[in-house]
Amino acid sequence: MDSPLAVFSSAGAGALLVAGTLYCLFAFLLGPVEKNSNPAVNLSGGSIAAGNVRDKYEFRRPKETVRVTDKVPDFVDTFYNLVTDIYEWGWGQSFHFSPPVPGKSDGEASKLHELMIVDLIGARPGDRILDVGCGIGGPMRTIAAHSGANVVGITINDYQVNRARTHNKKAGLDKQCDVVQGNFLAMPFPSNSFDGAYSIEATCHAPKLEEVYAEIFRVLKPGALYTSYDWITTEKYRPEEDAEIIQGIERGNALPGLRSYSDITAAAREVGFEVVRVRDLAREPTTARWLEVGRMTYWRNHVPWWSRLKFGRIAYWRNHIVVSVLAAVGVAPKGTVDVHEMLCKTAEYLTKGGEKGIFSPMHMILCRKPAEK
Ligand SMILES: C=C(CC[C@@H](C)[C@H]1CC[C@H]2C3=CC[C@H]4[C@H](C)[C@@H](O)CC[C@]4(C)[C@H]3CC[C@]12C)C(C)C
Ligand SMILES: C[S@@+](CC[C@H](N)C(=O)[O-])C[C@H]1O[C@@H](n2cnc3c(N)ncnc32)[C@H](O)[C@@H]1O
Repeated sequence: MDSPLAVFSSAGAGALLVAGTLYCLFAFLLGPVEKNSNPAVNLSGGSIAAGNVRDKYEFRRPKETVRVTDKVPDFVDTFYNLVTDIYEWGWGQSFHFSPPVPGKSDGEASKLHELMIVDLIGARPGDRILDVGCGIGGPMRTIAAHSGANVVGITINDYQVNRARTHNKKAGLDKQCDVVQGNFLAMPFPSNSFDGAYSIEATCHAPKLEEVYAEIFRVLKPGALYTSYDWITTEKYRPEEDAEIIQGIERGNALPGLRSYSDITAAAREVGFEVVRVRDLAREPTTARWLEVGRMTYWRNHVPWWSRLKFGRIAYWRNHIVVSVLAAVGVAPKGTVDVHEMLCKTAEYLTKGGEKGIFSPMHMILCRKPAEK
């Protein structure tokens, strides 16, 4: 017969195994994609009280995209209250796409995409750089840490300001990174006060691109550079055939209307910028090759940006179950399931837009504010 000690230790080992398995399953189901980010149990409605999330979601479900210009910033603010926690949990601290890089994880590829900005605008230690539409500050932290520059971010959404500040502090970058709540169409900064600026997948929220570009132009010092990665329709877009996909992208991402690639250069020139370089970073090269930008060399290959969305199908199901359970037991606000479902559809439209080659989320433009004579 087994000694009581042996029975106890084998029962203990069994219990430990079950507890360990449950813990791993729990961490797998609820944990964020990025270390030190937001677990599923923290899903909230941003600055919207939990009881009002469903009403707010109903409000943001118009058939047509919002096009009433002066209502756009409020609408976008509500949108980010609803999606910020889900984005952070399911995607990470950087709310943008990036070209996959062989041998690198999604997170590393995303950082490389952000680091290219340091080279493009020539950010140096001590510079004051503006991040237009900074989200919760993933790119800002990468850029500040790598360049030694001080980065000031602006976002319309108060909840994102708090998340960004929390992460800046955790990363020990709160001295270098500052975040303010405000509208990028009327920024609370003096003219000629920044050494450089960038925006990543943010200016597509502006009802008129000229308005946000004019503000960026105003706050930059003469001679300073600005680069933007923006969402656009490509030359392959045919409204008669592709309108449903493009409207699906607009609806699911709170966009007042996607612009064509040619509108970007025109808007930059209209406000007075010199256009230095334009390139669609989503373009699928036929062969793998190196892309030279400034001092650094970046590897590009033919895996497209939307592959990260496509490979996520199983993850969406897992996330859908997690969100449904958390909403049912009252941990996540009611309405979170609708928001998550909307994001699943958005992912499909984005993938279709990418596959058809009619849409790009990374049209890059590099501009200079002319130096004073
Ligand atoms: C620039 C913008 C946002 C771009 C992306 C960061 C987000 C666009 C679509 C989002 C997602 C779609 C599917 C979600 C999934 C169903 C969920 O389980 C986990 C999060 C998603 C993957 C989510 C993550 C962020 C996006 C990829 C716009 C708004 C201008
Ligand atoms: C898709 S997120 C990108 C965030 C960040 N650039 C990143 O890559 O992680 C778009 C950002 O633009 C901001 N934004 C949209 N419209 C804005 C406005 N009118 N004023 C200020 N910020 C705005 C949103 O609040 C959000 O932070």
